[in-house]
Amino acid sequence: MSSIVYYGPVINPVSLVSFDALPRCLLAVAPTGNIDWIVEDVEDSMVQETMAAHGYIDVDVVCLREGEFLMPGFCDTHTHAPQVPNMASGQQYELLDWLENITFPMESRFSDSDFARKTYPGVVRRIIDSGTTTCSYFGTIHLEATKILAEVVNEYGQRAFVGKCNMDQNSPAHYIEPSVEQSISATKALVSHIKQLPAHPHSPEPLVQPILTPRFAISCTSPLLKSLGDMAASDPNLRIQTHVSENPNEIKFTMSLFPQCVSYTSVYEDHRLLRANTILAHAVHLSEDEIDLIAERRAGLSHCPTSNFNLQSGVAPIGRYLDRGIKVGLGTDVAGGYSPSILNAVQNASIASKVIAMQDREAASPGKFSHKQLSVQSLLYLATMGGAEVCNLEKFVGSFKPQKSFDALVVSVRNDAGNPAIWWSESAPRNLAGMLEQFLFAGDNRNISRVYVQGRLIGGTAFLR
Ligand SMILES: O=c1[nH]c(=O)c2nc[nH]c2[nH]1
Ligand SMILES: [Zn+2]
Repeated sequence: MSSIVYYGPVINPVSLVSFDALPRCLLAVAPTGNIDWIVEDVEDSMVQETMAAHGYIDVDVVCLREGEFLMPGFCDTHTHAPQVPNMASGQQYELLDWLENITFPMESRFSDSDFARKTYPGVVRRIIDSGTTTCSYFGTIHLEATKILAEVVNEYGQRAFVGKCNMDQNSPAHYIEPSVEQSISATKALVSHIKQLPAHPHSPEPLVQPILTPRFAISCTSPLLKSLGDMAASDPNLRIQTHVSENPNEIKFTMSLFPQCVSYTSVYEDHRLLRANTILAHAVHLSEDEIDLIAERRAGLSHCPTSNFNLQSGVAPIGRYLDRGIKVGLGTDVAGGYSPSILNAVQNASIASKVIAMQDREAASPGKFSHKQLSVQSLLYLATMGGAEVCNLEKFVGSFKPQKSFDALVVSVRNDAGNPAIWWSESAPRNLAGMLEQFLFAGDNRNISRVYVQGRLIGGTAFLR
């Protein structure tokens, strides 16, 4: 790859309360795929001179068109690749019945590696084209199928964590692991397999990494969780993902299975699975003590509002968590959620926060996130940098900064993108912040023309396939 320079409007998240909107930005990407330098306000006539001042002579410039802007790629901190074929079915159920009637039957089909080989390429393609540059994937219990998932993700060039579910109890006979030993040895085999996949030569961490994936406390015996805790202790960089406190009946059942633990969250704590690189999905009904524990351990939360509405799980009080300084990202949680796009998660995160705000209009206070709607600034942050923090990748991705990886989207809100929900008027164009708001609230894949990971074009409407 050679160096390349992008010229045009750039959106860059800064914090939960601000982003930079830079209408005439020059952003240079080195052959490594890392951002080399950024100059924020460059007139047309100064482009060549500015490049020359950085030693960039005869380097290609990609000029964005009217109605286009560059922004960091999305981070989906929680999704289930094998559930993509189930999207939009079974929404009449709550969690435990939905797992039994809809989800486990589909996941069990991945015992057939040919089915995995046929299904996963289309799954990963859709998620990339939705603008997700970093994704944390749950696979199934099957070693071979999950190896295939990791291989597809690596071949397509997405940044990702891929985990094989651990499940040795409370699962149907056709979809359960026979023993702790078998579950652990398959998990170790997957970790080794992923670690020896062909590596991107310049990515600061391998593009695809393994992640421990005890499905949830209900589906894991204490000895299995203990063995996973041992694995985690022997590799501090190994990420962990699971579900927590999603649904009232799930919580009740969990506490009956682990009476020695004081809370759902403490089941993971007591098995040494709660730490700074643990991703906890949902966290809808946490007690104060659980919030304290998660804050203390610096674990991250994946907010999955579409799934939480769809399965009637509840409304997660994200503002409270943000006020406690807990890391929060967004998750699509397909197929509890019915869309593979983080844009859909953004929209439902906004609605979820408005539901909470409407419940007690007097409770909001200045400088706090609790009891308020999430702003566009906060939503953008959760979808990008917040997710990067949850994945412990914030030094490398989530925003634009020299030396960070160029994981980015070219967004188009032009009429020729073909999205009927976005009205673009050339005679009265919106400012850049307005374009971002249009994209976040009404955008879809048609508005994502290019998807880059580590500088490489891997998807979007302009990607030739
Ligand atoms: O939303 C969810 N999706 C799942 O697949 C799952 N498994 C356990 N708990 C879960 N929650
Ligand atoms: Zn899930």
